[in-house]
Amino acid sequence: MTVEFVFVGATLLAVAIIIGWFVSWSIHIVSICFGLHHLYKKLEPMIPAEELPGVSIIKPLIGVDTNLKSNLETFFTQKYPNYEILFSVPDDNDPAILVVKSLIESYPKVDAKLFIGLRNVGPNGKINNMIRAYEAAKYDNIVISDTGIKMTITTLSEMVHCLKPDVGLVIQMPYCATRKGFGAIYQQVYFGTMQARNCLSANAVGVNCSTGMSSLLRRDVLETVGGLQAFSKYLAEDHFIAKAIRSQGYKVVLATTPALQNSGNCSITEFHKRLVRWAQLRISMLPLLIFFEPLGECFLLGGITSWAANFLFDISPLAFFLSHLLLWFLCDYILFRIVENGPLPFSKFEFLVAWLLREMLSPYIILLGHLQDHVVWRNRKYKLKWGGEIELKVLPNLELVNVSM
Ligand SMILES: CCCCCCCC/C=C\CCCCCCCC(=O)N[C@@H](CO)[C@H](O)/C=C/CCCCCCCCCCCCC
Ligand SMILES: O=c1ccn([C@@H]2O[C@H](COP(=O)(O)OP(=O)(O)O[C@H]3OC[C@@H](O)[C@H](O)[C@H]3O)[C@@H](O)[C@H]2O)c(=O)[nH]1
Repeated sequence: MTVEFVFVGATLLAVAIIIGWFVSWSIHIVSICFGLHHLYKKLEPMIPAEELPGVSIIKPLIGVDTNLKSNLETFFTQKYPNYEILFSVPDDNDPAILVVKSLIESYPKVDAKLFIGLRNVGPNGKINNMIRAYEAAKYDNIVISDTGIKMTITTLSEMVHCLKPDVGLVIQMPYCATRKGFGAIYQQVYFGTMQARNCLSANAVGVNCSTGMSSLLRRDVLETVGGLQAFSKYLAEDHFIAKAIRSQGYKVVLATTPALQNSGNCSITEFHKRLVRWAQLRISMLPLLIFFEPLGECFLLGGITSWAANFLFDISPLAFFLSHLLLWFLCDYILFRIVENGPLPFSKFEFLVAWLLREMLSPYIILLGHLQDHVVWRNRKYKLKWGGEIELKVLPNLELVNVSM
């Protein structure tokens, strides 16, 4: 009786694993098809210049890196008739001030302003940094663009092109500009494979997978859900803004070009800290992912499905696992080429090493996300609660001086 019970249980488990395995492959296929169809597609008809709406670009900055100046410069050279750039820094000691001031001097014809000092509207440091610029924005279309983002001259017009009347938020899928060093390759492979797969497939089927690195939103829609400051109680304000905009009946769509992260800091250690922070956010906001996210990882899924295929169909586990690995690698390689819109910008060997490293380390990153009881983001430390709300644990000294209500 007990043996029969164990056998039925194991059979059901194996069947569930095989179904999960097919779901994972459908995510690969959907992301490749959607990526091919959507990314870099020619936008027609182009909106005539005189009809393009005004846009306020908010750039929340903290500190400098070696690429900051050249990245920010790309915002001054947009092929777009009607926009302003609103930079903000948390305090008057921030080294980014010098960089911004020198660019404003070099481009006197571009409408650009700098806001120094936070306004404390809640725990989220990014929102506190942006809020004054947001309130001063003169246009109703707002781009929020993180410090390390670089634009091509047409990025702004491409994003605006996607802002149809039924769209409340346009997000650029996170990707990277090509930079030197293995750390840069590792990041580029992460964003061009695992992140792109989930982001593209989620957007293809209407699942909220929004990141706030580079996004364009309608201020009137955001105001109906409380404005920017309403999201300061969350750390993942990007996810909750997208959710609120969708709840108003507006679409959230992907821009046709990805966001080019081009920070001068390509350290793998720093990148891992960021991935752990993101994993913590996902765990707290979407607890179902505690179970599903590891199952979407190549090695773990390959391992358990090899057992299931052996149990159900007597297939050699080693042959199954190696075939699974090879197919997964090929799908990721194809997807990477689609996201990159061209050949690999580094050697195939480097791609393979970076891919293997990422795949092998991802369970460890997820585990770290489970083990840490607080979140560190820039110079702030937070306690993250179930549901995604945060409590500030450590406020940097500088802010105590500069906080104004
Ligand atoms: C049985 C196998 C099922 C496999 C399911 C795979 C589930 C994959 C789960 C998670 C991976 C998401 C990785 C996306 C990276 C998000 C980066 C991030 O954390 N960003 C935060 C900071 O900017 C942001 O606040 C968080 C956003 C939440 C993202 C939620 C993602 C859900 C994606 C689900 C994709 C499934 C698509 C299904 C399509 C058929
Ligand atoms: O305390 C802070 C933290 C961050 N920021 C700004 O916020 C932007 C994003 O910061 P980082 O580059 O450190 O972080 P990430 O790339 O991880 O951010 C991403 O994930 C977390 C989300 O909440 C962000 O919206 C998203 O952009 C930068 O422009 C940074 O200058 C602040 O202004 N204050």
